[in-house]
Amino acid sequence: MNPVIEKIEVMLVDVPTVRPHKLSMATMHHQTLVLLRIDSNDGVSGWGEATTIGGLAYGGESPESIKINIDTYIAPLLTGRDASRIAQLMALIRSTVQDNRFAKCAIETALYDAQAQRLGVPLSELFGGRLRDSVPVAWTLASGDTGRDIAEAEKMLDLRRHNIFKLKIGLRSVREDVAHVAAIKRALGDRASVRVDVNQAWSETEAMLGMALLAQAGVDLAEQPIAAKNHDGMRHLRAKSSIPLMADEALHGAVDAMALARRHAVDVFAVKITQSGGLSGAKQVAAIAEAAHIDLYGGTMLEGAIGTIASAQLFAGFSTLAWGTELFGPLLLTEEILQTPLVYKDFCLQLPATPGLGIALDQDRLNFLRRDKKAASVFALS
Ligand SMILES: O=C(O)C[C@H]1C=CC(=O)O1
Ligand SMILES: [Mn+2]
Repeated sequence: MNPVIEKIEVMLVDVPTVRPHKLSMATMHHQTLVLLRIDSNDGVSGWGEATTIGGLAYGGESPESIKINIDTYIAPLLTGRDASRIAQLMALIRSTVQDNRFAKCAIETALYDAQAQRLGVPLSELFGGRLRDSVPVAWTLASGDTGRDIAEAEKMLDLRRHNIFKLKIGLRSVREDVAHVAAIKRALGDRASVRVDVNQAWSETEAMLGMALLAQAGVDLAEQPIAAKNHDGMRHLRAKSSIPLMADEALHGAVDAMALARRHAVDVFAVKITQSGGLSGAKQVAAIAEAAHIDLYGGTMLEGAIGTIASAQLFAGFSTLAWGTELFGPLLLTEEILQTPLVYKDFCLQLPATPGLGIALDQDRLNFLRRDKKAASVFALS
């Protein structure tokens, strides 16, 4: 008997961050995890995640819009259908739902998680298998304070948790930002790789100056310095820069990947399963990168454990992962939602060998943290 989808539930879970996380478009004091569970009549449940950053500041889908769009348009399409026919289900969604990449990612991840559990294999095996059982993980320094960032980096090096640091810049002037970055690089020296993410904050001329100064400061790579849609600008910058240029916000799936590759606009792709519309979309992006001799980096939308380990299951099979990953999302959060936390050691995230995503949610904790349950308990008390 084929498994039939009975229920699709989306929950919003607000979790404070361990410190303010300052990006050029938003300062995060908490993260809203968008978690999704699909239950089928064979008793198997699959989990997916559609978490984004800063409400609507980063992308066109907010946590609330993701939930309402899944509840209203996607869940009714899938309920009552065969949960094991994933390609058919995703094609059905694509035929009636435009865009909504994060929502599609959560659905596809949950379907694959459940199917991998049924087959008794890790999720990675449904995407061609693993080349590695752990992935290197960068940490983002984004406190906004140079001294605090250096102390944080030193602590991460001591713990052997991270030796790759991505610095968030773009809020101050180019020269002020580069002075901040250069001080951190001087303090860490060859013990760490230092990179920057400008999150589109620079104009082309600012970026021209910024890239040159960053190269002098010993920075290894610059991520999305200018507007995502400015592919020609990225091509110009790349041609002039002595450090590699990485696309992030510019990359929403295979069509963007192809356009960037055709133009020789960037050196590296930050592949994100959410922005790619799911694991399959992210795999297509990686294939285009490989064919075009573009390096790969495993990106994050600062997801919690579900999106993080789903990404790792896919990235573990990428033929090369030259710039490692930034799958540190759960470490930025003050609450644990797993029965057993993900394992970070020796500068890497370890992949579980158990079926599906290989994680077990702490249901009590999750029920306590859910926004709707919180609202209900506050209401009951008043
Ligand atoms: O890359 C981004 O733009 C988003 C995210 C990833 C790490 C981080 O600190 O922010
Ligand atoms: Mn980025």
